Amino acid sequence: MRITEVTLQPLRLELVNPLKTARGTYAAREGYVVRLRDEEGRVGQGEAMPLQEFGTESPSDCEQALKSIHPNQLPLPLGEGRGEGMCLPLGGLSMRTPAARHAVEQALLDLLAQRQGLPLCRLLSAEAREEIRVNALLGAASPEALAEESQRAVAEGYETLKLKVAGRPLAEDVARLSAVRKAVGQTIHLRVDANGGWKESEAGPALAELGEYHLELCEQPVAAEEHEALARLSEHAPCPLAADESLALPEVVRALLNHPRTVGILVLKPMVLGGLLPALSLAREAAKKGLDAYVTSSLDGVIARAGAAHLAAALPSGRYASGLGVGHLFKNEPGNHPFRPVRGRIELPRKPGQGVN
Ligand SMILES: O=C(O)CCC(=O)c1ccccc1C(=O)O
Ligand SMILES: [Mg+2]
Repeated sequence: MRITEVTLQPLRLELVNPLKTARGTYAAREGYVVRLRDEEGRVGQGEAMPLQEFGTESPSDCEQALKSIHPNQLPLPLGEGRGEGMCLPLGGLSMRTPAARHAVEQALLDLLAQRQGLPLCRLLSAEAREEIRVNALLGAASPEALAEESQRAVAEGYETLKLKVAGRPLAEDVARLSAVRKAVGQTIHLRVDANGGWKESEAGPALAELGEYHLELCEQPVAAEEHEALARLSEHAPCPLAADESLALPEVVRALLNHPRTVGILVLKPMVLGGLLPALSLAREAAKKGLDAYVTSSLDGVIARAGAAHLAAALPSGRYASGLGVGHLFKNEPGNHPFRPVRGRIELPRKPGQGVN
């Protein structure tokens, strides 16, 4: 395969309502769509949507990295084998610019899958699932509005709901979670995401109190680097803990894999991990150590979420729902595409490539 043309298109995603997390509030996202054309005229697409506070490069470093690539820097010694376990050499793009690397790798994988006549998920794994379950991300602030929002999600068919916690008094989070649990009943999975917003001394009591409402898991209760606190919290927590922001720190990833009871689950953000293949390799290594994993977007556009959905279908385990149901949060989300969840599920397109036009 030879790349004959690289094009970059700026992409700006405005949120309908700003999303509040313990790390900050997001009103819009900015990045690039990368398109690669091969010598036979096929086009592969990838997205770079940097989110620096979650461990990607800055928007300007991302832009600079993308503008530096050139078709003949993408030599693609890919053979025609499967994508399993491999890491694409991407010219000058390193893990120091993970979002830029993500975009180029994704576009190449899209092309490779098209050339092989396989859906991307089957290129990633021969055992890929045909559909994935996704969680609904609840954005409302007050208990009353949350109760309503969660009932709507459940009526739509979602079986897993995710709620941002921390960054506000614990009593408020207790009232919010209690309202959601009361509104949806006992069988729905409720996960919370603290985005590292608690100190260890706050996280213990918070998990104990919120655990009363039966949690599926808690993402990142304490700051990314605090893996020893995660290990101590896991001993007493009422639910599995999941590492999310921690995965942006390679030395913490090593610690989590070397001490597999630190957390039970890894939250894979391909944009932060530098691509779909690094994320898949991490999930496979984690699975060998008894750790589960699921995929979420970092509030990405539809192209990045498409790649992430194919990755989710290819993970060793499909036990946990993916965090890819965020399209409705954006004002300019394209209307009709296969990555919009229906009844809380995304069915992967069966056509070759990733299936985004
Ligand atoms: O998981 C989801 O449903 C949405 C993804 C999400 O919550 C998120 C979005 C942007 C940045 C960070 C995070 C996060 O999971 O912490
Ligand atoms: Mg998270």
